[in-house]
Amino acid sequence: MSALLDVSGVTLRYKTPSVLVTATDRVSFHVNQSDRFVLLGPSGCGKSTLLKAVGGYLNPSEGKIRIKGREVAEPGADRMMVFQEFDQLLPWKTVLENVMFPLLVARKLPRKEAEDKARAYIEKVNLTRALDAYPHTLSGGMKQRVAIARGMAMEPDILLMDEPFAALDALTRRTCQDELLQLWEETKFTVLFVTHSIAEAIKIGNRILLLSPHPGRVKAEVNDVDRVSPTDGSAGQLEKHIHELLFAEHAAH
Ligand SMILES: Nc1ncnc2c1ncn2[C@@H]1O[C@H](COP(=O)(O)OP(=O)(O)OP(=O)(O)O)[C@@H](O)[C@H]1O
Repeated sequence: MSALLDVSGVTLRYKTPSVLVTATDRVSFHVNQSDRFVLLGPSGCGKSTLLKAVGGYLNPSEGKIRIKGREVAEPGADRMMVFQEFDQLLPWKTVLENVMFPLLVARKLPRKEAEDKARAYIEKVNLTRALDAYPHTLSGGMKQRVAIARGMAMEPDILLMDEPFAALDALTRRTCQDELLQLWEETKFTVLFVTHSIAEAIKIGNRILLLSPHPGRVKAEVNDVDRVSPTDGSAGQLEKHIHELLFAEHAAH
């Protein structure tokens, strides 16, 4: 089976007027259909940069990124992004209009079809009661759920999520994580999820890629995350193991 997303030897650099910043160095991984694939690493290791490159917003200086065998060259409706920031919704549009917007503009669906699809995904994130609300009247968690509904309604090949729950309080964060997993049970979408929290990576992912600090290089890949259980202590053991893998070099000094 060929991978849905194939990231092969990808080096990503930013050119600023004074310096050339290498964000990731020859990173390789692949994501299969229905994977919940997590990029995990400390701040500054290039997770967001990798996600942006998969999104088509940044071209690799080295290596290739392919979706279903096609090289990624620009942004496309086959890859939808959900960001950490709460201000990613259009403030002058209601919840329903926000979710409909890319369906009308990018997918060019007829209005009725776009509305039906938007309503169905808003229902999936339990926000039907807020259909006609404007973003400024919603809590942070509700805004993130709208952004998730908007991304999922496009039915992309892969949903790209950049720390979508990082700015939420702990309780809301847990609820949003549970909802995302519930949604995944229903639709088995493919997601590439960025986080710097080991616990969140274990909760969300079935596979986790561990990245070293700046510049980001692959440290290890953990592929059997689904086998751990939060109740028998195995999740705690995996968390400890991942912590050791991530910080092995620091411990040696
Ligand atoms: N627009 C930019 N111009 C120059 N350097 C940048 C730019 N964006 C990011 N960088 C640098 O690239 C490196 C990787 O940044 P990136 O945001 O991808 O890391 P990250 O792992 O997502 O971190 P965090 O968890 O803090 O968001 C960092 O050293 C950062 O300073």
